[in-house]
Amino acid sequence: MKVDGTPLRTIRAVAGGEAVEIIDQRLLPHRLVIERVASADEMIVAIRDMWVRGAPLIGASAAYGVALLMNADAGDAALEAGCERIRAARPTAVNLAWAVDRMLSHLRPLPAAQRRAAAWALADAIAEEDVAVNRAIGEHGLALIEAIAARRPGPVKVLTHCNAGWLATVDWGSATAPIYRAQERGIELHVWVDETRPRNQGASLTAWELGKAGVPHTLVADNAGGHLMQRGEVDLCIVGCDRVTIRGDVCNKIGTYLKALAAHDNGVPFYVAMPTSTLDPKLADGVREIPIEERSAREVTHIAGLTAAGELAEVCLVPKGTTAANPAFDVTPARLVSGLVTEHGVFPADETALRALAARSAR
Ligand SMILES: CSC[C@H]1O[C@H](OP(=O)(O)O)[C@H](O)[C@@H]1O
Repeated sequence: MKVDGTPLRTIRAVAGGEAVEIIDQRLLPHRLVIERVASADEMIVAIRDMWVRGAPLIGASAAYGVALLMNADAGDAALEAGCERIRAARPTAVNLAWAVDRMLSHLRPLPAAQRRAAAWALADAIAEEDVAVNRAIGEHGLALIEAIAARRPGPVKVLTHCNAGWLATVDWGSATAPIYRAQERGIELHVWVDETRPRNQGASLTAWELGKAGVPHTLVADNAGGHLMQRGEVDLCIVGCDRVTIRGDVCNKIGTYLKALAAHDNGVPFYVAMPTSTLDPKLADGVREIPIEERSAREVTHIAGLTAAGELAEVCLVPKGTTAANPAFDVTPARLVSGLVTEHGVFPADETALRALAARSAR
């Protein structure tokens, strides 16, 4: 995406495969800081501490993490142990394991001397694939927005949760790709941006993205979505995902399930933008089987922002002694999902369709 006229991506290889540059998303929207990551251990920290975040971007970051591993030691033991450390960085987004497994399958059969070049080439390919996949998701999701625009004048009112934008991928985004394509087509839009407590990916990242792209948007508290849907202020919900089971249960940022319930209750279409790399055919019952990351209580009890003097600061929201639970994701059952917008088209959230999609992707 272009930001103030400059093409930007969330991650890119530099210095002939000596390092990777990432946007440190913890500082957005106040600071746009590009960090250089020069080792697998640094990439593990970047994923775990959410310098980079978003399922597809976590996958690409993991792939580059394996490439950085090969820079240091391309032997079998280092490859296996290092990949397991990368895989353990965050548990929920299946893209992380998908990327590590893909790198392992490619590198294991190779002689150690060939692994470094092969790892960087495959990591680059995974990153480029993500961009192409998101462009295709944009095209298929555009049709949903066009159909709404054709029904009546005025802006198409879209609600999104968390950040499934270009900052959550290598470029374009998944849930925001249809929004950006609709804007390019001149379709009038208005996006309700869920703040998305506790890490505020909506307030800090989606709002920044849409503002830089000139997409009209309004930030809302997470608890306002149901009210807006009851008042007819939402034509379409579109969110991202971190893992989708073969039955179509969708794991996404905490709070997504509540939006899906409100959408279902108000007859609002609820779509999930799903790169097929986020489909996990090994799992069926999402509520029981998907590992839900539990992050630190501090993310709930404290909030970071900019002071009036322009300094980054963190403040405490709770009385001394109050702690917090912080499940980072929840699972929306397939019955609440109107459809899955993939790079191959829009699919129903059901096992028959998803088995066909999984088979197609396996080829
Ligand atoms: C395009 S999928 C983005 C997905 O990832 C986010 O989680 P996190 O910010 O914790 O990595 C959120 O679930 C988004 O929907």
